[in-house]
Amino acid sequence: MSDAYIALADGRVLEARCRAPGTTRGELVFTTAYTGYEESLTDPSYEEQVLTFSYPLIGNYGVRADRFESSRIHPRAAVAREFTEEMATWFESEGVPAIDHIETRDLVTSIREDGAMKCGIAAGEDVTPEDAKAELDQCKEMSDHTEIGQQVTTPEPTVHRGGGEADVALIDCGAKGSIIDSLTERGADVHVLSCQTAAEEIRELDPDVLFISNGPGDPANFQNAQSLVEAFAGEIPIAGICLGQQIVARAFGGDTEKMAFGHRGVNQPVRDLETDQVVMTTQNHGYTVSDPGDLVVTQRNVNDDTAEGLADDERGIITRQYHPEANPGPHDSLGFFDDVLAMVDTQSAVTAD
Ligand SMILES: NC(=O)CC[C@H](N)C(=O)O
Repeated sequence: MSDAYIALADGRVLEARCRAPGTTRGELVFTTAYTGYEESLTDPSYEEQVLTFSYPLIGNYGVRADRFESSRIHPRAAVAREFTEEMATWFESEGVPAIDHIETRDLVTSIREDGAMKCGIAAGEDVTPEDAKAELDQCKEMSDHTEIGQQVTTPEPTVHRGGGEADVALIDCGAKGSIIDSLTERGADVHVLSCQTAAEEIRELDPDVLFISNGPGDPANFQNAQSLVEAFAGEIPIAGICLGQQIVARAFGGDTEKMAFGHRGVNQPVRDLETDQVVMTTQNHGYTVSDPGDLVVTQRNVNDDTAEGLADDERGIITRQYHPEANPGPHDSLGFFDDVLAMVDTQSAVTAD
């Protein structure tokens, strides 16, 4: 008997070691990132998922709150080959089940071959394989989490001051804190608003940019955020990252689809179609833009040609599927935030003419 089990949608039930007790379920995904476990675990994009680390030892440089991307751990559980004691303490303090001493190479290979799959986890004293199977039976498809935005969005508007001229209305669909920081560090005042914010509230704010954040789940379940893009397109510059790119594409008549297992790691190569430059990027997504609608694809993934950047110069639209803010990962694309704020200057110049 073991003190932890994971039941997989392919019928297997694997034994593991309990590092933090609990029973739960979620879509099993993996990240190949070899650093940044605090950032990944606090990224709201992982809501309703179970995060497996392909890198074997997690926790080897400690846990520091100043690296957190939000106020809490978002995956419903975590899996690794080995979690350190400090990680076990962190998981237990947040009531997030964690298991290790499992063959994560095999688990990651299964996800790559069969796709991100549902799983159920049971960890702690007296748990049984049936407990894990019972959790699996209750696991929903990611697209069925229709209210997932409300689980992660800000309960109240907040303002993060950069001290400069530009006002950015950031629609919080599960925003990483480093996206906000990347804008305030460039002088912007960032107004973080609920993903359910009404267009009238934004019109009253009269922002210079509308920014749609990253976030969890199916972009089709963010209708209000999409309607905000439709309302302000052509009126003020619009930017988006990851889920934000997907929502913006849908607002411009495009479409999105679920990937087999997504891109999650810190070494995804992306080519700029104009300059032919390749940058290494941080990625964490399971859906992709299958049809860019009225937008132009400006960047593509070197591995699978998926759309990584969209734009419309005339209306001032710029989005990225990957995470230019890094945290974790390479800083090759931090210039994206300069490009976003440069749209303010361009738009002001156009308006002034
Ligand atoms: N990091 C994100 O914004 C993820 C976007 C979306 N939830 C996806 O899985 O594709």
